[in-house]
Amino acid sequence: MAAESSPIPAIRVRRIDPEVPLPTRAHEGDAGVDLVSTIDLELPPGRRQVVGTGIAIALPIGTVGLVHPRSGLAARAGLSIVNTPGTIDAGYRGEIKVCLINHDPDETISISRGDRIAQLLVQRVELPDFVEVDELDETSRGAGGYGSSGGHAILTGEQV
Ligand SMILES: O=c1ccn([C@H]2C[C@H](O)[C@@H](COP(=O)(O)OP(=O)(O)OP(=O)(O)O)O2)c(=O)[nH]1
Ligand SMILES: [Mg+2]
Repeated sequence: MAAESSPIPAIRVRRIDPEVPLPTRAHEGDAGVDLVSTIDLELPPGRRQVVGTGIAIALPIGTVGLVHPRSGLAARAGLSIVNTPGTIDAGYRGEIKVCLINHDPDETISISRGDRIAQLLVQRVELPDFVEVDELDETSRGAGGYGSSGGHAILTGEQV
């Protein structure tokens, strides 16, 4: 069995907005901690808005924060994040913000200050260097991509 890596130490959190709750897990073992909106907002269909969460964090080098949508709000209201998952770099000390988008074609989404709008995951990340070469090694996939292996649905009017 592979040796377990040591746990990531507690992440230092600074509350830019002193009223927001500290990020906590709803259930033991949950991957994400919920992030809240610091503002009331109305998001019409198809519109997006960058929203503050009221917290800044200090992630250890070798980790990354990933800001994911919440599935309940996605399914119920069509709320998502434009750049999902958002990337929080280890060196970033500003407020974590979320670029929300309303994917519902008809209904405006109302968000109140304090509503949980997204979730933050912290993961280890490799930080390799990049080196330029003239040729890459050959593989069976080669340059095939974007459906080259088949099995995707045919869209009406799709150009093949
Ligand atoms: O959902 C997000 C995504 C990013 N950020 C912050 C933290 C991150 O470290 C920084 C830069 O993010 P990213 O690299 O994705 O944006 P960029 O457009 O490449 O900006 P930059 O030139 O500052 O790297 O913005 C957020 O607060 N929320
Ligand atoms: Mg960047």
